[in-house]
Amino acid sequence: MLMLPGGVGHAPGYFDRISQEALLAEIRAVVRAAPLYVPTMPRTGKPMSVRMTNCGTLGWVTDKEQGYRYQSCHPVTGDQWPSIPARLLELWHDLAPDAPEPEACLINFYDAHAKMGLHQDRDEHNFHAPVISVSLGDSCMFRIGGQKRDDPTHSIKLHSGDVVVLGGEGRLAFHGVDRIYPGTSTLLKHGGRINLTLRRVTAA
Ligand SMILES: O=C(O)CCC(=O)C(=O)O
Ligand SMILES: [Fe+2]
Repeated sequence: MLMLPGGVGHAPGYFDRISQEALLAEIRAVVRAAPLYVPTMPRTGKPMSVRMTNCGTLGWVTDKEQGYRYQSCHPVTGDQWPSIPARLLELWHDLAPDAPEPEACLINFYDAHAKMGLHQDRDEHNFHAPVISVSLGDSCMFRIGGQKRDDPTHSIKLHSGDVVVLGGEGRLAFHGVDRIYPGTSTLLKHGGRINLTLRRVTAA
């Protein structure tokens, strides 16, 4: 694990190609049961550029009326979220052996033009457990700052199979995705990037 300034961990190539393909098949099964939908911003209702779904007992959702929150069912289908694939629970146990089990796995799909503005992950009631995220498919430019919005940021490229850990002093680091690099991976047949973000939501 490489430690970036601000206490954010980066494990390049954590998942090899064979594991990425197996994980992708598991995520496709999740998406069949819980389709990707377009989340909207609190108050303004502006659509985000990523499409989202979740697996786990809780999923992160946002819409104009109720804003950012976790809930146990899909906002469009009303069904419970599918369970988190074992391969991702193993990742969590490997990198966060002392943390309670993850409850949420947010699935973000980025097309060639999607991005995610600088933000903190702070809708959880538990900041002791890390946030662990996996990149699949096209590479992206990932920006990481400090605990304050104005802190200096630096950028790293994330590639398919990479894992990022926001834990310890890096748990509340500002972060975002500035751009996708289309055509940089052959994992997804039609291109794009999938990000999987595992989180503990409730206090342990
Ligand atoms: O796509 C990424 O690498 C980051 C996603 C993210 O920050 C989030 O979903 O909160
Ligand atoms: Fe985030």
